Amino acid sequence: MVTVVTHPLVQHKLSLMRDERTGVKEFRELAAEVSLLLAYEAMRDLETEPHPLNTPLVSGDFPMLTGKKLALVAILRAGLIMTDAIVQLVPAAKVGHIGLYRDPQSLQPVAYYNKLPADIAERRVFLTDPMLATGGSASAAISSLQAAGATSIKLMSILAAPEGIAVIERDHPEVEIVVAAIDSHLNDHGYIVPGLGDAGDRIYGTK
Ligand SMILES: O=P(O)(O)OC[C@H]1O[C@H](OP(=O)(O)OP(=O)(O)O)[C@H](O)[C@@H]1O
Ligand SMILES: O=c1cc[nH]c(=O)[nH]1
Ligand SMILES: [Mg+2]
Repeated sequence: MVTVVTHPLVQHKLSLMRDERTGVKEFRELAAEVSLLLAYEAMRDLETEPHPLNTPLVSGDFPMLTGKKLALVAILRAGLIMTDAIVQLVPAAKVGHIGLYRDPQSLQPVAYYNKLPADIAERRVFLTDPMLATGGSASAAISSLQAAGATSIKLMSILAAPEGIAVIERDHPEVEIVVAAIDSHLNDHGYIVPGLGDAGDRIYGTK
């Protein structure tokens, strides 16, 4: 299942991210803002339970989060900008990191780091990577989350290519995907078109 967050605020901020004139500082700020808005949608189905408390005026039962605890997991590097933003909304969430880079020739993901909360199997996992291109990185990250015992996983990306969505639907049909937009296609180098370029380089200023 794929949710595209078509809210005008998200679309406006995404267009600013696409603009090649947008510099590192503004790109980072926009990526964080879009991540918060995606999280608002991705976390729409969190469970709540009435909780007794006293307001200054009356006693009553009021909704508070319940159910499984949360884990945010970033695919390094670029996913960090998303978890760093989203953890502000859910400060009790644990945060995991999966280090993957995409080999520029083969476009296959290469794993270099993995550190997940020990109780990941008991948590709802929100996996973040701004770019879902061929889908190889996200699919590999989902497989390593599942190998660690995670059963409830949502993938959050800012931008996706149809090819990447198809790979996740094929490899991990149980994983819901939340994105701000699905672009036209991948170019010969595996970049999303029209896209926004290399997300990691634009966030960290490495090009
Ligand atoms: O869907 P895929 O084809 O696997 O491509 C997407 C991956 O490519 C980018 O990472 P990159 O390899 O550039 O690493 P970085 O985040 O460290 O820059 C991006 O952040 C994704 O992780
Ligand atoms: O368009 C793309 C594809 C993969 N990784 C990126 O950062 N951008
Ligand atoms: Mg990169």
